[in-house]
Amino acid sequence: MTLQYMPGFGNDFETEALPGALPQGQNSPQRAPYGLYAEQLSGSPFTAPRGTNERSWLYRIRPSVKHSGRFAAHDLPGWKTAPNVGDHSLALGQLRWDPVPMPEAPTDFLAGIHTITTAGDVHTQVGMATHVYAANADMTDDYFFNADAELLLVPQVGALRVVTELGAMEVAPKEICVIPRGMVFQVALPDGPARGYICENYGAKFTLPDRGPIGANCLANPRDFKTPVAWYEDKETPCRLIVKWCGTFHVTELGHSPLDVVAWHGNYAPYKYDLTTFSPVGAILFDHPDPSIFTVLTAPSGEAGTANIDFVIFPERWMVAEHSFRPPWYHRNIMSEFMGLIYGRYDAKEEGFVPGGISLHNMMLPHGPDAAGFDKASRANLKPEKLTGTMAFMFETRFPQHLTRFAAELDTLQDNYLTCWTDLKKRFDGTIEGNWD
Ligand SMILES: O=C(O)Cc1cc(O)ccc1O
Ligand SMILES: [Fe+2]
Repeated sequence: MTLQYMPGFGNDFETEALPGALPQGQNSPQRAPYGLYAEQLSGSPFTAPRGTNERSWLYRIRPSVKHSGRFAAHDLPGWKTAPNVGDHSLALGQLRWDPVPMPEAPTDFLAGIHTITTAGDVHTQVGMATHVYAANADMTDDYFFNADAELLLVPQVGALRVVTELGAMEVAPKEICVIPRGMVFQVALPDGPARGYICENYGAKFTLPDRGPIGANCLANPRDFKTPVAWYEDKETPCRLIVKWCGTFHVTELGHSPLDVVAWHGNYAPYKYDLTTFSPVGAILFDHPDPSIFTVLTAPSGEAGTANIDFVIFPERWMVAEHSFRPPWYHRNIMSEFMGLIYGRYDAKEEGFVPGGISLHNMMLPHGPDAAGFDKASRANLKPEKLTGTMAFMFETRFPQHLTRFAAELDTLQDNYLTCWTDLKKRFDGTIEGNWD
């Protein structure tokens, strides 16, 4: 299998797995090379403005429409879709979980998906869902596409080989990938059992944030995004195509693999990104900036500056701020914050938030450093210090995140999470210094 990538974000790419397979000078020749069928995959309305107009032309062994009649109902019980409100009876609060356990029975990527939260409404293409996946088996004759959303995958344990209609990507922890809405793919596990997080984006696609006064460079640079070259399989054995459509699942039989695209061109394509290539920009004199400076990708909502989803990371970086409380400040937020930890320690919570874990600080619920973190940062000798060996991330949305029953009843829910703030002492004693005993 070819694992080769083309650099750039949102480029107009072209690639062929056989010489001369890609028509030149036109999209729909009377007969395409090699007897391939031409098919357009539209990721935006035809008439979207140039900057957001996305489509690719696929040259394939059989057109996608060649499947066996209507779809039949299919069940993926762990995967929930918004609106999914009132699914549980857990009291409102700040929440944190230890990692979900690895499955014991054979479980492929699709079966291994469990929804933690949903937000917005899939029927109006607004909002998102967060999921975890934990899998130990390859998808072999099953293929999948999601009509509801693009998928952002964040591996935490083990690599994923994501083979899409447009080509194959291998994505290991510290890397992410994005699979466009409607694109067929299959997932194998080249390193064995795998676990990670998913953000399912019902709304407008993820794009790079504007950098404003930062200028043309740093944060996530376009050249570090990688799109796979064309790859196809000419497999003529029974296969199944599973479809997610408005929160329901469907299946149809195929006598062949749907990953049969020999050549393609266009700008509607999957991509991967190595999070360690993110160039963080931060406070180099004092204070703690808003975490939006660490936005890798943003999915706009239509209202300027108010994202449907921001994907934010907390990578290795130098902490140099003078006379400042360096960790995240205490916070109440109109946006809702789902956080995961890929490896290492998060500076606001040195204990209790472990790799593979989750925290959820929902709309307007207060949160911030735990008591130990506050105490340490308030007394620290503020020399330059490097935060090493760490990568946390946040899926932040303008919409409240509704918990699933699965998440509310998960054994790894930490019942004592709120006690991490219990020991925050009253320091106010009427003196200007306060009481730091
Ligand atoms: O830990 C969090 O909750 C995320 C977060 C990080 C930060 O640097 C500032 C605010 C914030 O909510
Ligand atoms: Fe926050």
